[in-house]
Amino acid sequence: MTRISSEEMRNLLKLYFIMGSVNCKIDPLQVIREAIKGGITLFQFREKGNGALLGEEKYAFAKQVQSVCRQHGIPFIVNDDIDLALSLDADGVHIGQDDESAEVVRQRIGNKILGVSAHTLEEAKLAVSQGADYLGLGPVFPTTSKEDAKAVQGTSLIRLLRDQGMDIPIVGIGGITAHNAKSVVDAGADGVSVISAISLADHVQEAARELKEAVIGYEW
Ligand SMILES: Cc1ncc(COP(=O)(O)OP(=O)(O)O)c(N)n1
Ligand SMILES: Cc1ncsc1CCOP(=O)(O)O
Ligand SMILES: [Mg+2]
Repeated sequence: MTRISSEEMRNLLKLYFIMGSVNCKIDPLQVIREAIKGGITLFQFREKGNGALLGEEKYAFAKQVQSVCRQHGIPFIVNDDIDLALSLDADGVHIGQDDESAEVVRQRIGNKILGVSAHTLEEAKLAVSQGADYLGLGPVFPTTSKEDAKAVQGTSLIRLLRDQGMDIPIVGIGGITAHNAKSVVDAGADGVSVISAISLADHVQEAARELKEAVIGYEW
């Protein structure tokens, strides 16, 4: 397996759905199936927060979600837990500034996809130099899905990185909906990542489709 190309990474980032069992009000497996029908392009397993599954239960749930993703050709990324990603042979991992360093994680995962969160130009540059395949930048808008989220930054960091000539694949995150997604792509992101706009939607498939249209409706 070789490292993912930037072009392929950009396509996968168009509509990146992140979810764990605590983010859903109905059966999470039903949510993911509906989200796939609605057109998500990448999935991140993020089993985190109050009431999140642990140990064997977390592993068993992750395996079920991965199986749904595999059936539909949606790459499966694991948040934070590198051991879990390796034991499941996931397609990649996403780490933040408080997780294991990108340099160490790149060594551990070989050519699997590596996503890194960044909140400043310096963090972004370091992540790229340490082998990130894409950057997650945010929170772009206020979010209720992450208790320890950093300050809302709007689209300023996305614009700054592009103005500086950085062409790494970028996804925006935090409070993104079908109404504001276009502004994130307009700023220079390749796509949007969302939790609640899909996981808590009354009509999951429709919500995903609306987000997808907001993102791909925009062509340079
Ligand atoms: C695509 C994407 N971008 C950013 C994050 C946030 O990662 P992190 O800062 O490590 O916070 P947690 O998600 O681990 O709470 C993400 N998960 N995905
Ligand atoms: C994981 C994460 N990292 C920054 S904001 C956020 C939560 C995004 O969730 P939502 O799309 O519901 O605002
Ligand atoms: Mg993390």
